[in-house]
Amino acid sequence: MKLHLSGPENTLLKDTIKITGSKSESNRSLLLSALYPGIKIENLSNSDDAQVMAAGLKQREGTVDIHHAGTAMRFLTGYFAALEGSDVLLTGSKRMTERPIKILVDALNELGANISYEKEEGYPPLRIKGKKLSKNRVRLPANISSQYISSLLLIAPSLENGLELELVGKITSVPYIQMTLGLLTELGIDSDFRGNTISVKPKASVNPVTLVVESDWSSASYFYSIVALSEVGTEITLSAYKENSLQGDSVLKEIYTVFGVETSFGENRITLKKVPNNPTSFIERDLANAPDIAQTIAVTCFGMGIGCHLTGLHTLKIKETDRLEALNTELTKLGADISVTDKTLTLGTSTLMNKDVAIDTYNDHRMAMAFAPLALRTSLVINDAMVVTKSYPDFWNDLQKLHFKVREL
Ligand SMILES: O=C(O)C1=C[C@@H](OP(=O)(O)O)[C@@H](O)[C@H](O)C1
Ligand SMILES: C=C(OP(=O)(O)O)C(=O)O
Repeated sequence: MKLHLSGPENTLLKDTIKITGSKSESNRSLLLSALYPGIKIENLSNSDDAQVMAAGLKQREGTVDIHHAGTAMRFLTGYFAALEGSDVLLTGSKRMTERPIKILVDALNELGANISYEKEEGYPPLRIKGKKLSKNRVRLPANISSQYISSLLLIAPSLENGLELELVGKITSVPYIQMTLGLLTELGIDSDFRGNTISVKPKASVNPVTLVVESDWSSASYFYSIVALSEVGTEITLSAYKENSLQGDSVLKEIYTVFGVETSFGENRITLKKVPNNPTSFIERDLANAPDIAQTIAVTCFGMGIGCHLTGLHTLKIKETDRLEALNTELTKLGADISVTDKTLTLGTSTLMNKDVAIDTYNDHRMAMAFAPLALRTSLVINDAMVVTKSYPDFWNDLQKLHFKVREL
């Protein structure tokens, strides 16, 4: 589906939006609730990724298809590897068969798992025959994806002797590892993360508990961008958020101050307000800890005519698409002066913006959502707009609540 977008008549916005639960917290909570009966989950994400995760956890044999969901692919690999008696073919979309998984498979096989490649070595689909994992220590590279580490940590407490991981290289996307450990703590599971070693103690059962998933901060980023591009005085309230988040993308509240967006916390909610501030012409930021908001920030900068140099983007090439190339192509179409390497993005200061450009989304929800706020500056078309369902199925409805004009072509 193709959507034509233009901004509201009145750009002084005042609205409240309820955003679905974090897909990262949801997919961890779902896996933990499969390992430990008695766990309840509130505010579960309604995203495609959480749905394929929940469905996958119900299977023990046959083909498990997780479509585009990286977390489901990586977390279910660990889950099935340790699920005695299971025999599955774990696969996903065409793009998923291009996203590397060797580091995780090697680590699990080293621990005693039986995982083999159905097609190309190092990539899904995987044939997994679940068995008891016999070892409890393994080393693995930590600079490609933290999801491999979270996958191991999630099954760690269910292993007889727990698990000790030695992480090699510069650890990337660290807050996602801390999120995993934070959820284990909520279940009363002991862990320790010091230097490049993480250990998790075994736990046979947990007390009944309700895991309350906070709403998704990566999804909130698009509203940060909207507020940044709106008139001073605009106020958007989002729920359900808390001050002590497990999500690293909550760093948005600091990052967006430079764009004149002030965040205040109320009960279970945040209010984003556009305030007068000293205009900036250039920002620099390392996003190795918050890769999922790189697209939002790059597009906000372009929309505001602010130059930027974003670093720490080495993981972007293996996400839903090569996000650096996708940003380069689409921002160039809009008139940006942009250059990318395999880990950085640089945008020149320019206020020129082409009109009615059709943005390609490359099966990447974040391409659609990151570009949408530009409707406050120019009218544009979003191709294959329903990609948003991967993390945020209500996104276009919520934009309409803010009086954006969203027209199907
Ligand atoms: O663990 C998680 O929930 C995630 C970790 C990150 O991936 P990488 O560790 O591969 O950067 C992030 O990009 C992804 O959207 C979700
Ligand atoms: C990278 C992402 O997801 P995943 O790796 O789980 O597919 C994302 O949502 O931006």
